[in-house]
Amino acid sequence: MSEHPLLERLNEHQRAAVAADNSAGAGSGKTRVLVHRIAWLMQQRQVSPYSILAVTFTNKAAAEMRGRIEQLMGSSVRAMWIGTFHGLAHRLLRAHYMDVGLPQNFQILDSDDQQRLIKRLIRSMNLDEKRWPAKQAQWYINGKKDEGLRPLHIDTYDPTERTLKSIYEAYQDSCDRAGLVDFAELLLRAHELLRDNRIVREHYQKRFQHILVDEFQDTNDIQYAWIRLLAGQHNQVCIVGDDDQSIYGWRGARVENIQKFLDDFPGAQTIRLEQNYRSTGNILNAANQVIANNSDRLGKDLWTDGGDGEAIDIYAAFNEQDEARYIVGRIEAWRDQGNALQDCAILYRSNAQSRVLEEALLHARLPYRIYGGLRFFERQEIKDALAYLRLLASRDDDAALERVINTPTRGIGNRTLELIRQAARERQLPLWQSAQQLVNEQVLSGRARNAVSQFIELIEQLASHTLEFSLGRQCDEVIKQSGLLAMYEAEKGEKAETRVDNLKELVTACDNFRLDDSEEDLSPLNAFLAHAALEAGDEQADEYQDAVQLMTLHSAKGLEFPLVFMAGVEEGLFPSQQSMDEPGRLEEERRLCYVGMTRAMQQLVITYAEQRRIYGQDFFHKVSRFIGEMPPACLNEVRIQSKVQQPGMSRFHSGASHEAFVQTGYQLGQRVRHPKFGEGTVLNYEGSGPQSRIQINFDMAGSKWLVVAYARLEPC
Ligand SMILES: Nc1ncnc2c1ncn2[C@@H]1O[C@H](COP(=O)(O)OP(=O)(O)OP(=O)(O)O)[C@@H](O)[C@H]1O
Ligand SMILES: [Mg+2]
Repeated sequence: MSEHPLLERLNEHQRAAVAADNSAGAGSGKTRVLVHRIAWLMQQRQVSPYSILAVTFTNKAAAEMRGRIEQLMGSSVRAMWIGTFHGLAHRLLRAHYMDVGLPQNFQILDSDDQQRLIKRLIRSMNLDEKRWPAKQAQWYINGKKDEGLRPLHIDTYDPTERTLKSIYEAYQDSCDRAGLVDFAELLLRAHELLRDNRIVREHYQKRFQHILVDEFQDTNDIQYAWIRLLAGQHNQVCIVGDDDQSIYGWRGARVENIQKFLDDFPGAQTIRLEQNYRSTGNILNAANQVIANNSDRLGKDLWTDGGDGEAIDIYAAFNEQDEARYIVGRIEAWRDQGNALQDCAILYRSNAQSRVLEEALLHARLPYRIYGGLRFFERQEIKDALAYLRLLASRDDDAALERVINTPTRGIGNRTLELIRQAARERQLPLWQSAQQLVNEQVLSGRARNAVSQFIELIEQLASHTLEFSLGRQCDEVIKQSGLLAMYEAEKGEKAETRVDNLKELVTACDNFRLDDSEEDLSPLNAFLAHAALEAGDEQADEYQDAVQLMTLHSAKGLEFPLVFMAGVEEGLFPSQQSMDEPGRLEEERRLCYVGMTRAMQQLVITYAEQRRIYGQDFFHKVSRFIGEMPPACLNEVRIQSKVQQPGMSRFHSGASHEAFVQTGYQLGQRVRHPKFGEGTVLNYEGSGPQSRIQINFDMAGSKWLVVAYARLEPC
């Protein structure tokens, strides 16, 4: 077998895995095995791409996988289904919308819209919003859907759960009326389709003779059930996964699915891959040591036959500004050595951390791209524009209508809206139709009636007028005619400017949008809307521009970069505050740390800040226990060039900040305001008394040394 060219660049375990099924460590070539197995099936076993279904964790991974296979095969593999569980479910539902009772132009409800909708329902049910927060109900509903449960399956006497169940019921009715499908519903409905419709099930079982799933440790119940249904009795299923990288337990993923798979598919053969081809010895050793603190592992140790490489750099920052400044400095140095920006990634625990990093990158004029989180398509102004487009695609989309009926304000107040909602509930109609009826029946007062009928006219007119337009022109027309653009243009400040830019960017995104092969059944508008909901932001920046990659640790799964920064590695942030009291969750955080570390190929840089401002509040965090779990021999504590630095002493533990205060009246890390340069952060000092100088990193003006006596600084 080893002569075969497809198998040449694999080790012996990987070769066995290509030809058989598997579980293995980070960077041991699992994804590579899947790709080679697909190519091998087609070349050696003459399997048609039409008979192959490959499931990846992100859209980015799916696109990469398709590219790699096409490269290996030297031809296009259009007929193959490759995608995420959600993407594939969407495709199934589109193909069988009638079988599942959905309108042809059903729309996807993202998690933010879902929460808004639930909130409105809670209000309309006259429940106390404090007692019944929308977020909790959303959590409950999605959790039930992930377990495959509809309200009718929930039998409970617990009064709390009974209320949640009734919210679930009202929510589902309202989605069904409006032709809306949330993320969990995509999976559940596709599962019900396969389970309950024998003809459809048998069709796909016959078709997908080979099913391959990457990142299997993060599948949830419904996804597992899907695979079982599609596998039927005869199809071959090949899964790869790593129990140490299971990081979606909080969203219902079950690492036990790996074991369950072995029980449910008795012929399955397990192959373990422990040789790592990605990272240096230092990075691997440190990652192995960290994960060794978890109990309940299948247990493995990764090794490499490459060298130890550089030590892991640890930088202790005064605060988040200093942290961002340090990271940007390192990236500039990296670029100046002739490296590509896209080869370095900044990973963080929570999306809220990205803003400061983004500002520092902007200031240094380093292009960057954000994956996942704070995504382009999730921004307020973009969602407003998308809601108009959604209404053009489907008038029954209640969530879209609620969002824009009075944005920009057009005199449709809450009272009017409540009347429309009430009529919709009583008559079991979507809001749009209920609004139309109220206008016709002359129920609304004169002013309200005018306003509502003008809104209806606006949408109808936009729809007919832009029917023949290209998507880009349609979008341009929508943001102008709806008044959205003018509304944001009239707002003041930098934020408003960004919003206007974003709206224009949306027009560009529409212009550049091309239908995928698998989407020929959709109109360009519907395809674009689905793309916006499912792929949110994956392609926000210019694909071809060399840019630093920013993402949460969660979205970094499966990826690799020569230079990786992990920012904010502090107790309370990573591990997160909520996870610290629960051993199970703490272990999941530790796996997340393991995932983050094993993304790095050559150099890993870990940073933490002594003081951090989050949502306007200052926190003083200790260094994360995860850093303490790494072997000191693999670490290098970076020290800034500072006169206060005592040789051999770590900056923080030397009391430098306090010392600075005694000498200059300012603490390191303190925020100050200067009459000309604006606000900034004290980074360093030299000398003492009035003659002393301090270094301040100004938010706008950059870093400067000033003499304390003349600087006219004010604390802020
Ligand atoms: N036999 C091999 N020879 C050379 N390079 C390899 C080999 N196997 C894997 N690699 C390389 O090692 C890196 C990691 O491989 P891959 O991404 O497939 O690992 P993985 O197990 O899927 O990792 P993760 O758990 O992070 O998803 C890739 O750059 C891949 O090309
Ligand atoms: Mg992988």
